[in-house]
Amino acid sequence: MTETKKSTADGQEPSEVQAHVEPAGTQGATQRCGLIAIVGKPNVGKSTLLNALVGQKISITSRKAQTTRHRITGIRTLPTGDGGGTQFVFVDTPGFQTRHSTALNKSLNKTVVGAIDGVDLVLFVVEAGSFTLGDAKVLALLNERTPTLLVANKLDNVHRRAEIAPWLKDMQERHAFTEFVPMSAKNSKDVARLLTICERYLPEQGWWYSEDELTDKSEKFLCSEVVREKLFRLTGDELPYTSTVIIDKFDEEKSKAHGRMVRVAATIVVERDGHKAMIIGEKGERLKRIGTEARQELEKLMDCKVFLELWVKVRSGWADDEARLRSFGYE
Ligand SMILES: Nc1nc2c(ncn2[C@@H]2O[C@H](COP(=O)(O)OP(=O)(O)OP(=O)(O)O)[C@@H](O)[C@H]2O)c(=O)[nH]1
Repeated sequence: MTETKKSTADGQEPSEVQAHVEPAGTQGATQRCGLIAIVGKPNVGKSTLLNALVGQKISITSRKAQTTRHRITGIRTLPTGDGGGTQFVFVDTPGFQTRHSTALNKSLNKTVVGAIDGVDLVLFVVEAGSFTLGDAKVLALLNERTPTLLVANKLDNVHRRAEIAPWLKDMQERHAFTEFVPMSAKNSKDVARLLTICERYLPEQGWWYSEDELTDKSEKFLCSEVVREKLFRLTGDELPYTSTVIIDKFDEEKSKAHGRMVRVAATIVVERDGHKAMIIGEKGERLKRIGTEARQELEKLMDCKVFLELWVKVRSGWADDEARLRSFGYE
């Protein structure tokens, strides 16, 4: 194993820590709350949709397929003002990989099945007008008990709308979809309409989270997601999906000067020396940029000062090694 260290910690003014306030007790007003799984093959726009539904970026998005490896929840609460309203708890799923069968992909597929189990509603996302083997493999995982909406995303890419009707008929023969929602995840009116539809499927019960909570993922998890997003964005198409990010250290400190402060050390694991060189870039410029952009975003997300230290390590064949996968936190 070879390794390179680059420190990217630099100074920024801290901001105040925000306290979480639990919702006040509600009596009489109706609250709805439930779980919604977003499933679909890679690149159909699941992460884009989740972020639009939650109203703030939570899951990472990228032009590259399969950047979402973990089950991620986003929470959206729409209060009615009288203590009632609806809380949508979204479950995003990793891209369902059909092409390769490494240990990593098997682990991803297990996560998809797990994410669907026990939810109130499933959003099966496809590209409008299209149905491939990849879509079919995800559809095969769905059960007929759970209400399932057929979300035909990227409608803006369909120039001949007349083609949608025969496609829809074909889709209805494939699965007993509860409803059909043609839309674009990039169109806010479509997203609002989808929320209204989802609401009807959520049971009447008290909210699980306070109104201002957006995700139940730990800050440590967000750190690895943010670093990974910057890594993919700043390396373009050059970097294979098998690279990953491990958080080695996540220490919270309180200091008089900075208020709350978090020290993070993260390792980017790649398969080849060439990939390592690609990430580091000339004179370490690229790694420095990845670190700076990740730190800035984390400071916004966690609302505190962040020191981020990034390492790059080479471990060949990690995506095929189940024991190593477990040690990296994949089940
Ligand atoms: N034209 C158009 N593009 C979209 C729409 N929704 C998403 N996209 C694009 O499709 C690409 C993939 O979107 P993602 O949200 O990352 O897809 P995903 O399904 O989460 O992908 P994985 O993480 O690989 O599972 C991105 O380039 C998005 O900008 C849409 O409604 N219209």
